Amino acid sequence: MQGILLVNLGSPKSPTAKDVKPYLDEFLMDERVIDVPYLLRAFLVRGIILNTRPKKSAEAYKKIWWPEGSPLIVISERQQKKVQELIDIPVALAMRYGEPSIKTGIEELKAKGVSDILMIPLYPQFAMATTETIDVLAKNLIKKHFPEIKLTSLPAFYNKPEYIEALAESIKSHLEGFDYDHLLFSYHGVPERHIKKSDITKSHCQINNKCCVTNSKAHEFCYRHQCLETTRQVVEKLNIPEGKYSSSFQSKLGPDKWLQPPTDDTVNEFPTQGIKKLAVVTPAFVADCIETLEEIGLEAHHEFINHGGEEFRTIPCLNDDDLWINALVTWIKEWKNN
Ligand SMILES: C=CC1=C(C)c2cc3[nH]c(cc4nc(cc5[nH]c(cc1n2)c(C)c5CCC(=O)O)C(CCC(=O)O)=C4C)c(C)c3C=C
Ligand SMILES: [Fe+2]
Ligand SMILES: [Fe+2]
Repeated sequence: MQGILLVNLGSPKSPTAKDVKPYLDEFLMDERVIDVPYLLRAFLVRGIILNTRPKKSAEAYKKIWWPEGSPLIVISERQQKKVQELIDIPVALAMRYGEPSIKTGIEELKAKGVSDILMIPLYPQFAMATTETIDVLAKNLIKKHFPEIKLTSLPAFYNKPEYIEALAESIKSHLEGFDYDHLLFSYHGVPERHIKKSDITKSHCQINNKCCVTNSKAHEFCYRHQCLETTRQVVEKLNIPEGKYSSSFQSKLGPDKWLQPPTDDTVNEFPTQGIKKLAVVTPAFVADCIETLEEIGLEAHHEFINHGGEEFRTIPCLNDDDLWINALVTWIKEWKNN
């Protein structure tokens, strides 16, 4: 029997430093997230970051936590439930870090008689720190514990018409009645080194204005290209003119050079450029989470107003929007019928 495994990132069990610490340890000790040799990674994560970050992150999580739990988990559960209502094969949910784990998700499907799984990493754009780490872990688990199960992973869907349509429609409806000066597409950042490491040609990616818009097979795994392409296709669909939108990258951690420009500086500089009414959309996330609700919805909003901005509107993630759920169902049916 066929079955579906939806996979997102995961959240701490509660918004307390005690629960944030093991979550961050598992997350940041992943060699595809902090991609340095093990001993250096252990020193950076366990010797430095985990001394202060859990308390700071817990405070941020507390501000956005829902009575039912972490927004990321609660929304992912709603997505799983809605997809399940529209599909006649089992649909399970898993998280790359924390619970429910990918192993638990596969076990759940196996217990229902599934031997052929379509795994959907819930990230529109490919990145080593997201899609790839899910693919690698799931493949290893299958090899070790479930050799009888066939696993297929859905590639990044940053340019699939159904995703672009759902995103464009959501932006349109949330901008209704808002006479905005600028629409910012804020994507989660990654160190520039990750982009170079994922370049399968080892010669294409220069991280400049040319490489990401010049045709190349490197784009299949280029996070920067895929982000810029999502923006391009959405603004084309919505007829948003050049100059009225831009893309930026948020959430920098550590001293490395991350993708440019950073969302925080970009937002803070807007008012001096005459941009007083700002809308922000976060297309690297399909479920609202700490990065969208706190970093953009609270922090960036506050800073924009402090720097002279007048109105700030955060566009929610696709969450359990019907068009987005239908997009997932369309891709599942395509796989099912092949
Ligand atoms: C080196 C650090 C990090 C990289 C690289 C990174 C890439 C990356 N992350 C997401 C999606 C999410 N990240 C989230 C939280 C989060 N991310 C990092 C660090 C890196 N992410 C940290 C330390 C945290 C925890 C929060 C904090 O302390 O600031 C989340 C939200 C989780 C939640 O519980 O709400 C998501 C989702 C992407 C898409 C990405 C690369 C493309
Ligand atoms: Fe992250
Ligand atoms: Fe590129």
